[in-house]
Amino acid sequence: MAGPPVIIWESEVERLLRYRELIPRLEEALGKFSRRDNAEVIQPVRTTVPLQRHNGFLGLMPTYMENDGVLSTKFVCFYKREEGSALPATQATVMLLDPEHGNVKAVMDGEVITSMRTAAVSAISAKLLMPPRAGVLAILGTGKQALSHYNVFTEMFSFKEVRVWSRTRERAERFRDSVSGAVTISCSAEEAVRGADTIVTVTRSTEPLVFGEWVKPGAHIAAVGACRPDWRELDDVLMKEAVVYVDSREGAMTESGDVILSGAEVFAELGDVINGTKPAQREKTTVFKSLGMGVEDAVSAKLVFDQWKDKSKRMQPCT
Ligand SMILES: NC(=O)C1=CN([C@@H]2O[C@H](COP(=O)(O)OP(=O)(O)OC[C@H]3O[C@@H](n4cnc5c(N)ncnc54)[C@H](O)[C@@H]3O)[C@@H](O)[C@H]2O)C=CC1
Ligand SMILES: O=C(O)C1=NCCCC1
Repeated sequence: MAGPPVIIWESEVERLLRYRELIPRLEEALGKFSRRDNAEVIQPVRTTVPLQRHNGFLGLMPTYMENDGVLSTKFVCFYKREEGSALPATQATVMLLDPEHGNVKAVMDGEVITSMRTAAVSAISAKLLMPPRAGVLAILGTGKQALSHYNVFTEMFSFKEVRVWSRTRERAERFRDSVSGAVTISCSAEEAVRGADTIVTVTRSTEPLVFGEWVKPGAHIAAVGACRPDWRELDDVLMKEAVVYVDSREGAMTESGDVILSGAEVFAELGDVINGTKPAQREKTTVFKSLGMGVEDAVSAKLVFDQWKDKSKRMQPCT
């Protein structure tokens, strides 16, 4: 008889999850997902339930990795939120189950997992697709995802300049003061984007805020916001001129306003590039349209749980 699930909350997840261990596991998982082998990964497109009264959505993200023995689901609520609202844009919880017995082994905070795995996957896209010797990184948005993206991009790459833009200078200054490295505050999205080699969009915008005419040829854009079929961060010109990569084709065709409304062709999944079945067209302008996948949460949750078990074992008194 299985015992009750363990609860692993935010500060503990934060202590246990490290990019250096997470990134190789995510690369492997993206590759497995793109092989579409049901013995490796079963991950349906997220089911989304509208929360009309609260201007939000509940996303359900079940995933089964048979060969790895990992069964999980994330519940993530995400909201449009009014300007200046103090309420969070997303709230997530991950459950890890025993695939043989069906019991819940662990209930985990999903906020840190969502922030870190999303930023890590964007960093993988940049590793594969950004131009060689990229010197300037621009981050549009200054929320949770902006911070995790800043952390992993500055840990993995050496940019000579990191620009940040927010709709208010106050928020951009708060962001700059919260990080340890140097940050240049841009006065407009255009000022941040022009001349940048790598651009990260992490906003709650529902309209395009990056325009193709501003983007340096050959730049790489990791577009993380706009996760609804009628929401945008990038304009049609950029979407059509760039080579477009996604995490999941089915997800992009169901959920991405930037892909669906622009009519842009999806060239490949990141996993195809990792598997060597599609090329990384670094010399061209590239967009990675991220929507987030259950398999990313599954490998993150397994890593947290394994580390938690190791730590608990080490702390047991000798008998
Ligand atoms: N692709 C993925 O896997 C994931 C995507 N997301 C999405 O990423 C985006 C950012 O998420 P968080 O950082 O958690 O949110 P957040 O609320 O912490 O930050 C959002 C940022 O967007 C800015 N913003 C809001 N409305 C804007 C507008 N109309 N134009 C320009 N900027 C605007 C805010 O000032 C803030 O800087 C959201 O759209 C969220 O749904 C979140 C988690 C995973
Ligand atoms: O994958 C996720 O987690 C999310 N994706 C899009 C919107 C919020 C959360």
